[in-house]
Amino acid sequence: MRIRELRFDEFRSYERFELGDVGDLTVFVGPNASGKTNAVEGIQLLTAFGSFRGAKSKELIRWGADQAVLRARILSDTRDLDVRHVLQPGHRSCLLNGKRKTVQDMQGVLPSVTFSPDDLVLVKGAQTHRRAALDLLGCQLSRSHRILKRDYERIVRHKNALLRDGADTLLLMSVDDMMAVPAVQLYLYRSALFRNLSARIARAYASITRGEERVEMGYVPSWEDESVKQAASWAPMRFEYDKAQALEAFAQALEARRAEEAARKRACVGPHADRIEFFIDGRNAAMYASQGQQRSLVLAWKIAEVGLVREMAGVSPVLLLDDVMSELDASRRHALVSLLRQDIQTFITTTETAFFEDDIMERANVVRLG
Ligand SMILES: Nc1ncnc2c1ncn2[C@@H]1O[C@H](COP(=O)(O)OP(=O)(O)OP(=O)(O)O)[C@@H](O)[C@H]1O
Repeated sequence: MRIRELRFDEFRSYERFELGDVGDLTVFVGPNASGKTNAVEGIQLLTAFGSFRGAKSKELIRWGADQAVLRARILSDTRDLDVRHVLQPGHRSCLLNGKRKTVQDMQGVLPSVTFSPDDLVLVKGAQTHRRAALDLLGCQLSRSHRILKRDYERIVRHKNALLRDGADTLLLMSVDDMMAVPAVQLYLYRSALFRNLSARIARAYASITRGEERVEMGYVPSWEDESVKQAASWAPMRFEYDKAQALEAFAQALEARRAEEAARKRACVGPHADRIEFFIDGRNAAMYASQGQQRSLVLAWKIAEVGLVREMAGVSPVLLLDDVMSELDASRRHALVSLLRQDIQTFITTTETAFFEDDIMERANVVRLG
């Protein structure tokens, strides 16, 4: 599947942006603030149906306009799809060949993997970024993941509102009962996805560092005791729960932390509080990784995502690279460029084309912005 046409109306800095005859490799070139990142974000909103900047609809609409409309024509040997994403303040809607669809329906149509300099937060930033990145991947790969995430988040919001209002324990316990199954299922989906992804990340990392460094990872459920979670941030640990064991551990942790949740006025147990830890040569990357190691790890994560989408969805994801070439040294750039040589539709932004090897530029459509 390939994007063949793009059109944005009243999106970010674009009153209108149109691109036809889109090929396998498009390079957006322009000075700072010329709309390069906006273009990549628009394509991500038409594929992953999320924004890597975490932007709300209101921020995506051009200043002074009422709504933004993003469109893509996506072609494969057998399908001709007209995808539309309409953004209004506080609301978004989607159309596929003129028929109204939910975001959950659209997320798996044509997955994408985005890599931007901000992705360094995946290693050193708050846990929320790692969970969000894993969920965005999971949502593009599985409708169940999308629905579980949506349902689970609704219940957590409801529970947090009750905790803020000081609701009584019986009411909170009934919400906990509703929460248990989606919480455990989301955990099981996430941890299985992470197991798959982490094997690929380890291989990609070893290849980027030519086998000189080793990366290990752990997915730590929120229901573990504080002492176990501490230990899991100092050394890689593996947790294996089946559904029944996970339900029991979840219920026990809720019981044990009920007073803490009431005092903090928010839900503390559940997949929204699970942790993902990375270790380079046995040391926690969030605490000890150098800038270069962080970049290698994020690059390995992205390479792993591409491979996993190919394996699980059976399609090549669209690859969106926002201004990353200038951040990478020669060996990491080489690892990335080897992806570009594969059969994968790619959009890249850059302020200058000097970072790209000649054979890459020869087959690129260069779009000058600004
Ligand atoms: N909702 C909006 N309406 C109008 N303009 C916007 C909106 N959101 C962002 N912009 C503007 O879009 C411009 C281009 O931003 P963008 O991030 O795409 O630049 P860029 O080409 O990637 O720049 P850089 O090379 O510095 O990263 C910015 O000047 C920003 O102020």
